[in-house]
Amino acid sequence: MWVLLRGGSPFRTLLPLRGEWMGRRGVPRSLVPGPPRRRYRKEALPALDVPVLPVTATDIRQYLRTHGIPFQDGHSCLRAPSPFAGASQHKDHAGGTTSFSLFIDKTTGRFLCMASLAEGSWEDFQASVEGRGDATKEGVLLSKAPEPVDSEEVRRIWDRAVPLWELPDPQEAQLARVMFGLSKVTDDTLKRFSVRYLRPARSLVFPWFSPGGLGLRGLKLVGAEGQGDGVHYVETTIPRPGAFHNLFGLPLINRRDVEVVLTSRELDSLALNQSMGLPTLALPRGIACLPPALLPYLEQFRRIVLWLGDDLRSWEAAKLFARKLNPKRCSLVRPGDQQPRPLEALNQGLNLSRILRSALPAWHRSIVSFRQLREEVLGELSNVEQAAGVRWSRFPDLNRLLKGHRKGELTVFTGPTGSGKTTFISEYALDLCTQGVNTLWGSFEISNVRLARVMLTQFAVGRLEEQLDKYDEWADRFEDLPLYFMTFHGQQSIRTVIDTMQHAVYVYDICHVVIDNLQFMMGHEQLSTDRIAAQDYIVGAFRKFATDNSCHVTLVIHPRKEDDDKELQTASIFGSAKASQEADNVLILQDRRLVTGPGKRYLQVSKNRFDGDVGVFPLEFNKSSLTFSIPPKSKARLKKIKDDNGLVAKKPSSGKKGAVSQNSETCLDQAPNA
Ligand SMILES: Nc1ncnc2c1ncn2[C@@H]1O[C@H](COP(=O)(O)OP(=O)(O)OP(=O)(O)O)[C@@H](O)[C@H]1O
Repeated sequence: MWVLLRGGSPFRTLLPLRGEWMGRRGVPRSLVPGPPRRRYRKEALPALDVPVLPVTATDIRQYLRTHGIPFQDGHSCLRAPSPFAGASQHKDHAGGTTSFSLFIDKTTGRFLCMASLAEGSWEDFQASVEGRGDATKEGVLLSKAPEPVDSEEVRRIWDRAVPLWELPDPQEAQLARVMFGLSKVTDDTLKRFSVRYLRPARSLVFPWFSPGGLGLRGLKLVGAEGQGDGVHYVETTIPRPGAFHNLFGLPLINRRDVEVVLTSRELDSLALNQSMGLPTLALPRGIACLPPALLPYLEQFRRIVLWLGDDLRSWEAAKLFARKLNPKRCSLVRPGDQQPRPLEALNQGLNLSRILRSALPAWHRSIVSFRQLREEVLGELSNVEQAAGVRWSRFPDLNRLLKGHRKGELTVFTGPTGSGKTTFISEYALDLCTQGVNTLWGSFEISNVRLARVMLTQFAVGRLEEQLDKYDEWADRFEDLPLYFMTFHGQQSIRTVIDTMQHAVYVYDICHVVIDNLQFMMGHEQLSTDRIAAQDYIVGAFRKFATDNSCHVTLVIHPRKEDDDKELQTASIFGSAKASQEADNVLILQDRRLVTGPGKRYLQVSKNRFDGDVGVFPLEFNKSSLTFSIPPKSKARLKKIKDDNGLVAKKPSSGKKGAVSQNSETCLDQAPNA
């Protein structure tokens, strides 16, 4: 897990919350070096800086021109001669020589020297060009990439793994091939990609070689578990996922290759390469993200086909990645019955070359006709569940009303002061994050340490104070979540916040931003008209951000001051009606006691642009786990109400049966899914 730090340094730096711990799930203990098992690593991960002043491609070009540095304009990077490469080092990853070995990311200004592997921020580069301070030295120092602390472990696992065809027991080899769907993948292909098999872990081992073949930087182990009729793959990487930047297949790429197919799994790359003979690369973390650190390695390709998988999430990821890669050179394979992922296509005997030829250009003009949209509409209609977004695992009632959490939407959340808004929204976001929704938190009111503590308690569903011996275990798992925090505290300008969000979307493929709460961006305007205008502007900015970046924004807004004994409604959100108009969803945490009995709160969905279903459901607060999710066995009542004017009556229905809505259309008694 990473935290955006802001301190005296000229950079806001993204750093791990508490060093980096080695998680070893999936790898047998016997393969983990003896105690101490866990080590604290300070510099193992690349330092990713967020410049205080965002840089644009125009700024970078201007700077290079002013300093007489020649450059070539690439797809996502600018290429220039590297001050960090000695003349003898001018070799690219494919072993060819090149004099323009410095790649500068057009969006962030971060650089990577392919010859020496030096990397740094745009400020580092400027300082080095201007010969300021230690910067040149710093760049050179960075180039001497530290030997990874795990190298011993990586080597040890690699040495114990064997090629599949060398397994002494043919039955075992056969079983492994079946489990991984490799029946049609030849030994030659496995050999070419240096894939091995680790018998004790029953896992395939995919190596990560340093560019230029200078040794082993890491490994990915993929284990297969039977799940019903299908197989579920479990991945373990060394180093851990955040630092695992292997583009699998890179050593096989020739520097003259101009086309490549990107896949989300190593196994798919094997299948594609074998049947098409095409250059293919597998992304290190599948559809979860495309780290910008990989972009320089993809610069040489004039055409990139993304064939990531067979579901809507893969399709959405492909569209997002294409933006980063420059959509003009990208084509996307659309998931469909006759277009499964490459390994399945090979196993089903489908024509892979036909599927590749049907890839659609990612580039959209501003005006499209229905002809261009019809396939996309069909995709949504035939995958209704997936089109509804990621479903909560802890809040079945939210699924019932909102259907899911979708990209690009704006959710406004309000509730009385101290009613538990932060606590609820923390669990709501955590739930999605545990399902792979990359999440960025902007907690302006409470410190990140406190927020992380609440979240960790919710994650463990219990008080960790009383079981400190389990702390590391939970913290290790928590740390692997795709969860990031901004370190802003107190008042912040909306520009700075949006810039940081933009950066996080680019670098970490964030798809959910939580802002708690909007009032911290409103400045100190005294007049209420100024305040309302300021809020409208801010809501508009978040709305635009959500749409432009296909990123969900959940915005906490305080309510206006109202009578304590009145229920809140959409109109109770502070400010003008802009917030509720712009929002796709409006959620209200009601803390009126709708039912006799202490501690009852209700969540009201009072706007739902996706399909219009609105309603309320009870939330039971559990003080020890700080959770609101309903324990699986208890019964909940869900009411559908007609519209937002229909306020929930305070009159309790008989006893435990729950609340009744004055305007209620339907009143369902239902048990939530466990
Ligand atoms: N339903 C509940 N019953 C009792 N205590 C609760 C409940 N929900 C939250 N709390 C506790 O109340 C405190 C305040 O909760 P929280 O910070 O989430 O409220 P909030 O609505 O975000 O507050 P604010 O209006 O100041 O932003 C926390 O200590 C939390 O554990």
